[in-house]
Amino acid sequence: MTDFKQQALDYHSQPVPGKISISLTKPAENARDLALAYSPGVAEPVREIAADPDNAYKYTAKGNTVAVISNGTAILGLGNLGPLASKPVMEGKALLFKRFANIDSFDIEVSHRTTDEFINTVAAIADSFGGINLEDIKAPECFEIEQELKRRCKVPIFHDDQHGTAIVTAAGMLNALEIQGKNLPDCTIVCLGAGAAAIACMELLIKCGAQRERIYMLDRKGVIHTRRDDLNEYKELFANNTDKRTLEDVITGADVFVGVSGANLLSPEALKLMAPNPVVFACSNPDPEIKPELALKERDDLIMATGRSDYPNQVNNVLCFPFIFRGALDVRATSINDEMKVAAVEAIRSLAKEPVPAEVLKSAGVDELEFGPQYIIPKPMDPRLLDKVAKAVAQAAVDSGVAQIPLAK
Ligand SMILES: NC(=O)C1=CN([C@@H]2O[C@H](COP(=O)(O)OP(=O)(O)OC[C@H]3O[C@@H](n4cnc5c(N)ncnc54)[C@H](OP(=O)(O)O)[C@@H]3O)[C@@H](O)[C@H]2O)C=CC1
Ligand SMILES: CC(=O)C(=O)O
Ligand SMILES: [Mg+2]
Repeated sequence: MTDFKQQALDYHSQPVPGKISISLTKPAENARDLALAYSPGVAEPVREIAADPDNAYKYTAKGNTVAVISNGTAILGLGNLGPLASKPVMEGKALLFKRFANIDSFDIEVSHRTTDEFINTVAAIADSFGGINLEDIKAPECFEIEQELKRRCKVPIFHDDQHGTAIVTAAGMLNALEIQGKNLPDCTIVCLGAGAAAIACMELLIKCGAQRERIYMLDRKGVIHTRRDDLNEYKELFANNTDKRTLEDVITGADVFVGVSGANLLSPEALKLMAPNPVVFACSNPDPEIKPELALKERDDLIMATGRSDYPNQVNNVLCFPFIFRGALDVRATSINDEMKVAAVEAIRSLAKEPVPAEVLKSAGVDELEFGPQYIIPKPMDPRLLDKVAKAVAQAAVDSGVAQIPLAK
């Protein structure tokens, strides 16, 4: 076993199994405390909530709690390994919610037979939480699940692999292209992968100015084009009227590669075919579509990002989901809409252009970070993300009419 593998297993098993636990916010030391916390005192908030459901925000932890819910059908890039195997990732998301945004979360792994069964399960429990973060649910089911839950639930429903990934990808991409001297509308984009992350990333890049006809999306069968008859309705939106069929065909002369597919799928030979000054986001986890050391050996005019914490330029939804939920919860938003997503893109993007505090340099283990090819996007440990992104998102919720309470001054 490698050192790192053993360290990762030890981290998860020692000194207690797992990464999260529950702590109490009220005293529970004596009979009087218990009389308040439990019977008979607990009856009072029960009556208040029965009279007005909004009182749940006043008397319970609902307003600062997010459920992280998965069925384990697309665990990172590891595939469909089932609900229980997804639990370390879901506990990981809960750890990140708490560490970066002081949001409490429960991880819930759901076994189900049909998509409807999953939807019914989540819809039935949604009101216990301030929001629902759907995670690692494969396409195309994830699209129907999110859409139907948004229709049925009163709290924000957010599929992180779609929108968290898209927001961070857009923020990083706009900055990387600025450094490379390119404009998004003029770029030819290759997207390897046609699932949850891919469809959402490309839709958001289009909202930011990319041209749909300049996007070439690929799945396991190659380029998604108009003469294919095996496309689901989501892939069909990206069917390109082209004779190009392979990754090599479409990557020739391309400005941008976004990988949200699987490990080691972009060869150095294919990378060589890209236009001068390309941008490569190899975002598959844990192993990217191409390793940065391999890519940077092939070309030195490249801006490269991965989803990992151990290389520069981490394009990963961790930069978004804690902060977008913080903003949504702070104004009790009923949904997370496009206005809030765009506000998050701008806030994340602009922070990368500001001087980096010493504490961030220290936690990143580097002496210097300055906006440029090696630093296109903030580090997740940057404490300014919380204030900046959450505030921008909350303000956008207020301005777009989905906030239920005003933004605290
Ligand atoms: N950095 C980040 O923040 C994030 C990274 N990701 C990464 O993106 C990847 C996909 O996740 P997600 O969208 O949730 O999963 P989905 O299961 O929804 O989609 C996976 C997609 O990848 C495609 N794919 C898989 N293998 C290949 C291959 N050999 N060649 C071409 N396409 C392939 C699939 O093709 P087909 O449709 O033919 O099956 C499918 O379209 C994962 O590796 C994940 O770690 C995801 C979210 C966030
Ligand atoms: C980062 C993440 O959510 C994923 O790879 O699935
Ligand atoms: Mg995920």
